[in-house]
Amino acid sequence: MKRRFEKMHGLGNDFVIFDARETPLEMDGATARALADRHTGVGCDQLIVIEPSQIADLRMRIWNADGGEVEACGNASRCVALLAGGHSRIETAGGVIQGEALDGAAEVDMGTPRFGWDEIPLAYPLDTAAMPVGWEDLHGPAAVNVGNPHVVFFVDDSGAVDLARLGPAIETDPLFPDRVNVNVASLDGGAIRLRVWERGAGLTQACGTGACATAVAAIRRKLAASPVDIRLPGGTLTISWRPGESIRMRGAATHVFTGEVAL
Ligand SMILES: N[C@@H](CCC[C@H](N)C(=O)O)C(=O)O
Repeated sequence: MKRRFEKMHGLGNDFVIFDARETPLEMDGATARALADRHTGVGCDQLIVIEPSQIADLRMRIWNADGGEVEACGNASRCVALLAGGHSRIETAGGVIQGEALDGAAEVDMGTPRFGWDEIPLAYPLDTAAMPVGWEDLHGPAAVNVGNPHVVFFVDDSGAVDLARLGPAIETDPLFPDRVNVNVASLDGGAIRLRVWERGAGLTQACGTGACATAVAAIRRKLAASPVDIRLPGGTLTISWRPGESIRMRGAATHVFTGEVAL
């Protein structure tokens, strides 16, 4: 059977999005991985299925390019909010988030960050504001769960870090039982430059939850003030957060084309 999909991206972090609200779609890891393949499939960083929800306006399910189903995706949330239009409540495995469609962009309330070592999760108790661990020149990271797990390193020059080599080693370190998204961030005036090695997807042009986690970690350490611009290779996201409150993320969401694939 042929299924229609929307190809969208948020700052170059790209998605194949199926709307299964009216016609159910059985998705599994192997199918998601095959569709995400850039040589033999449609090609994307994450595959998204929109389903009906009992507790929100719609439910968003997310698979990484490696076929693993995950809890949150900031850039895809903006794309789904744009598709939904107006204000929408979006159920994810990481919690219910709220989107507002704008002109070629969206603002999403991503919920409150979690800092408990067992909420990241880590394998054993550590101070998640500055963990006494390191990998070569990367050390003292913060850990934040923004629906999904992130570790954030503040470095002098994020562009100089060999993230393609260090990212996979940190992602799969036994300290992170659910694996982890790896962020390297540099202060840039009042803004932050960020590169991300995504769990299950590798280096991407942008990571929305990475931007949220990095902004929260920087504000917690008093390295930045809210709102803060996070400059990623694919463009800039503006993140607002105050301790005890939820994270708001604003940025572009772009429709590329509508396609069809046999499933
Ligand atoms: N690209 C995303 C994050 C997608 C999920 C992530 N790789 C994970 O495994 O948690 C974003 O924009 O947040």
